[in-house]
Order: sequence, then structure tokens, then C-alpha cells
Amino acid sequence: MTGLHFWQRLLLLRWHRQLKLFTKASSINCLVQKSYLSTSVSLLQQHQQLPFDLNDFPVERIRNFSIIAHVDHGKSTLADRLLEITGTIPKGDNNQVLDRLPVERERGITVKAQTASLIYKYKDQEYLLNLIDTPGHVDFHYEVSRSLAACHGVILLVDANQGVQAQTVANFYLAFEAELTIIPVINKIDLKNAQPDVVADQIHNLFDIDKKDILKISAKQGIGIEEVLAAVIERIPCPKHDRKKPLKAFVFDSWYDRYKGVVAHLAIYDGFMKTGDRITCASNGKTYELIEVGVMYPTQVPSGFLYAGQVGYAMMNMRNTNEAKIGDTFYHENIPVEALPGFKDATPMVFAGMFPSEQSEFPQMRSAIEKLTLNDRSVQIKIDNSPALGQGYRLGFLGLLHMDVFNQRLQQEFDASVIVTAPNVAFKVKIIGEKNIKHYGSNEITVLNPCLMPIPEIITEYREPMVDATVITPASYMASITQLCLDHRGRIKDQSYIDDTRVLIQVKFPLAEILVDFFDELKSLSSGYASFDYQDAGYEISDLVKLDFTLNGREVEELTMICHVSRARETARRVCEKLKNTIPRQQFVITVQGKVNQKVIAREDIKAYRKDVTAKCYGGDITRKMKLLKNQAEGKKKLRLIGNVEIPKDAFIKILKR
Ligand SMILES: Nc1nc2c(ncn2[C@@H]2O[C@H](COP(=O)(O)OP(=O)(O)OP(=O)(O)O)[C@@H](O)[C@H]2O)c(=O)[nH]1
Repeated sequence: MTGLHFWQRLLLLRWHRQLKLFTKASSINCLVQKSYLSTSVSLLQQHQQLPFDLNDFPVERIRNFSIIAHVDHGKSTLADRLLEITGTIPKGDNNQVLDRLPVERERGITVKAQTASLIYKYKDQEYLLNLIDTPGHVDFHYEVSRSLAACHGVILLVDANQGVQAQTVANFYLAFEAELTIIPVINKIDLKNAQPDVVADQIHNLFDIDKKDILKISAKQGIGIEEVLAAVIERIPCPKHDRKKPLKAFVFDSWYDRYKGVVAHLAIYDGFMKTGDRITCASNGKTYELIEVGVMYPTQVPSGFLYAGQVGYAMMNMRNTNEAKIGDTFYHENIPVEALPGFKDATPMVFAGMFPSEQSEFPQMRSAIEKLTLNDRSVQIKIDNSPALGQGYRLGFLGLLHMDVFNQRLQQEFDASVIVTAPNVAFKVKIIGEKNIKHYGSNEITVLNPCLMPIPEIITEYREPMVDATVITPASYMASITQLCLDHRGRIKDQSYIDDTRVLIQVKFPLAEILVDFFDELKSLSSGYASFDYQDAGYEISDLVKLDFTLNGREVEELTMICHVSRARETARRVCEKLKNTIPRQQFVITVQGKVNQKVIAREDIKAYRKDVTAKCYGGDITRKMKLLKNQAEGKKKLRLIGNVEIPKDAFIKILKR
């Protein structure tokens, strides 16, 4: 259903509802579960052993569910309360305990879906609830859809003050299209300006959900949490698995733990497995011995075995990061079963080069990237070479925040220091000439790296990636936001009121136009009230040119970009100016030029200057002078030589920000 117009989706939704399919359970039977024990054990109380017996939970008393919402609507806070009320963690100062990565705690956002198993007593029966807390930001949609493919129902959380936002709509459709049971929950009813009834109207109008099914809670103050748990048990169906069949275990996540090697998270479809068993990977035929098997409570706790319907982690003697692929199926040695279909690859939207700060550090960077991509399968990797930066990688990400977070994780979790080049989208071109087609291997080429764009003389058609975007805004900002969309080459497709004061705008954009600063501009124009979400909408023919930049006549390949012809002059000027402000003055004049087809369209000069750091050091204090010179040498490490010009390593990304 992706690609359908918003209103077509709504119609389909209503049609489904009529057919009483709305609460039909998904047939997909697995659960995503994640842990990053090495980075965050200290944040959680650790259980040495499970305070319950997994044998006590037949599938009828297991529920696999996820929490989905727009950014900051309170998913992780609700997860905290659920963990507390079920006794998984002690009551107290719990603050987004499932946000385990250092990057998540620093930025206050969820980046990876995380899971915990909870035990809850309901009507005299104990239930095993496997909860997934998902990210809200559009760049991490892949995590959400993977999580949804692994559970049978969702809690759709909406902020009682902000109401339905762009990612609420996107996440609702992800769950709806997967035919999951949806439990609508309005959160933050404790806020002074909360409007739960208005928000309930929005949910009803937009998603055709009966208002009496909507729960109203405060995750922060712990109001209504028991009703949420009751709804999870009453409304979400149990998994349908067979314990008597041969083992069929599905890898839904894996990551590299620096002490324990590869850890795989498994959902058991059929059969059972226990520590010491020998299991075979369906994709490579390799057999491993299970060294430790357990569940997340909420960190890894060994259980010794896992039955069908349950989810947990497994450690086996697997040292190579390439062996535990997300989407693989495992079975008992010599008892093969049919492999499960696995996950669809994510489509990267943004590409950038990553190079080590020093060429000698390339092997460390390669190992860090391999380990991190084991945990983040949405990143696409390709070896790349740059005349100035040496050997490195060209990586594909789902957005700029994703790229930023990946870079930060490389540094924080693997001590890798990298240079990131200017990000770009993937363009497509059609070329002519037998020789050229033979050279490029096809008459249609996807250009991931702008400096590899063929010469214009052989190109007959340029195409650029498009997105279908949704903006939700208070109506008072509609005029200025419409103008902003037009300024970014957006085509307004639809506008509709979702209640008396708020408007939903559907816009088609070239992806390149919203990549860098559109979101910031939208937020500042609407005083933070507008929200934005988008999805891939294929390619469209466009009028593109290649922009080259030179420093003292020497081309800087890492700065080459492709842009719409109407943007060329303005972009060239902006980049030249940025370079002028970013590159420190040196002992000679530096001329910065922006060119299209060798024709100069923008130019800046950086005046000569020698920074004598010891100039203020009068007298003969040699130790002070040495210290200043040492600091200067340290500063120079952060520079990169291109020709004879030193460029700060972060310049490539800085110049793109407007
Ligand atoms: N007043 C009030 N604040 C809440 C409530 N629930 C969450 N918050 C606050 O809202 C902010 C965002 O909460 P999170 O739980 O991090 O939201 P999230 O949806 O997990 O955020 P992302 O993972 O970044 O999408 C935090 O400052 C919470 O303290 C609530 O019921 N009432």
C-alpha cells in the first residue's frame, strides 16, 4: 500500500474496517529484541537469574507488542512505567532505561528498537509480555517496521497536547498495513494544556478508530498504566507457534559485544533450543554450539532454553561479524527446515564518504564499521577511494540524523575517528554511445558519488529521487509553510483540516531539497509546532548540473555536488563563502572557485596570514612556548591537506548547512 495517496489509504482503511479486519492478528510470529549490554549495564538493575520459570508460559499467555509514536510523545517513559509496574525494574528514578546507547542518552532520542520481557498478573493468571520500544524519528523508520514485522499488536501513543503529528500518521499506517491490533493511547493528560478530547477527535477522524477504544494516560505520573496492560492482554492476540515441531529460530537482530563476540537475538517459531545444542545457519550451512541462551529481563539473563513463541538471545562460538545476519534462520544440526523469508533491505536515501583521520587507521575503521553495521543493517557500505582522503567507504544512510548517529556511535562505541564528506542523494542518468555504455556497463547509471558523474555530453536524461511528504501544522502557519515548500521545489498535492485548527499538507519534494535544512526551517517558521514525515516516491526527470569546487585551481573531489540547475549559482556562492569562513588563513592567498562545466560561477579569496601562536609570549619562557606550539600541532591534526591547502576535517559537512 506504500505509494498510495493519503486519502486512498484512508478509504482502504475504512473498507478494511467494514470487513472487520481491523483487529485481525498478524500471522508473523517473531519478536524483535535488542540489548546493548556492554554500554549500559550500569543503568539497569541486573538479575542474575530469572525470578520465574519460562516453562510456565504456554503461547496463550504470551503477548508480543510494540510502542509506536511521534518523536517525544512518551514511548520510552511509558516503557519505564511498564517495567516498573511489572517489577522488572525497581520503582524510582527510572529515566528511559531502554534507551541504552550512549548516543540515545546524550541526544534524548531512541535510535534502536529495544525489548524487554515482563511478567504481569492479570485476572489471577501470569502473562509473559515482550515489549518493544521503537524510535520516533523518520530516519529510524526501518527499525519501527522491522519491530512491527515481529509482533502482533502496537500501542499507538499520542501526546495530549501536541495531538496527531506526522510520524503518528506514518507509524499508524505501518501498523495498519501489517494488520496488527492497534491500541490507541493518549499520553500526557497531566499537562496543564492537555486536550485529550480534541486529540481523541483527531484519532477518530484520521484513523477511523472508535473513541471508546482510546485510553487516556500519563506515563510520567503513572496514571492509567494498568489499563494499558489489560488492553495488551485482552486485545492483542497470542503468537501461533508449535513447540513439537523441529526447531525454527529467526535472527531478528545481532550485534557485536566486545567481550562476548557476536550476540544474536532470536524469535523461536517452532520447537525449542537449549544451551549446548548444535544449531545450523540456513544461509551459510555453518554449525555452532549454543554457549548461552536467555531472555531480556530487561538485560540478558540466562534461561538455559527457549521454546516456540518465546524470544531471547543466544551466544554461540561465532567470531566473524558476517556470520549472524539479521533475517537468517537457524535449525538443529541435521534437521533442516525451510528458511523464513527474512527482512527486506532498507533503501538508503543519503550517501556520504567516510575516511579514517589517518590512513594508517583504515583497518581499525573497517573493523568498527563492520561491527556497527552488524547492528544497523540499514546502512549500505561500499569501498571508496579519494585522492585527498585515501582509502575509505561510501556509506548509504536513511537520513542525515541516521548518518550523524552512526558517526557518533563509531566514535563512542568503537573509538573510531572518521572524516565524513558532504552527503548527497543517488541520482540516475541515461547515457549514449556504445563505448560509454560498455564502459559503464549499462545505459542507465546510478550515481552515488557526485564526482563519478559522467560528462554532460554523453548524458541524455537526468533523474532525481522524490519523496511524498506529510506536514501537519497549526493553520495559522499554513501560508508561510506553503511558501517554504514551494521554495524547496515542493509540489502541494493536498491540504485538509484534521480538526478545527490544524492542517495536514501533502507535498511531493525532490529528496535533495529536504535533506539538509528543510526540517530546521519548518520548525523555526512554525515555532516548533509543525511536524514532518516522508517516504520514498521513486525518481523523476530533472535538470541537473555538476558543481565542482577548486582551491587554488586544484579540484576538491569531496566537495563536488550535483544540484538542480536553478540552484547552481546560489549553491556555488554559498559553498565558496562557507569555505572562506571554514578554512583557516594560511601563509598564502587561497582562491576558492565554484564551477559548472569549467565555467567559474562563484569565487572567494582567503587572505594570507600566519598564525604565530607564540607572539604573545614575551621573554624567554620556553616551556610555555613549547606548550603553545604543541597545541598548534594538535590543532593541525584536525586539518587535511588538499594540494597545499589545509582544510578542517569537519568542513565537508559544515559547508552544506545553510
Ligand atoms: N508531563 C508529561 N510528560 C511526559 C509524559 N510522558 C513523557 N513525558 C515527557 O516527554 C518527553 C519525551 O518522552 P520520551 O519517553 O523520551 O519520548 P519518546 O517518544 O520515547 O521519544 P523518542 O524516542 O525520541 O521518539 C520527556 O521529557 C518525558 O519526561 C507524561 O505523561 N506527562
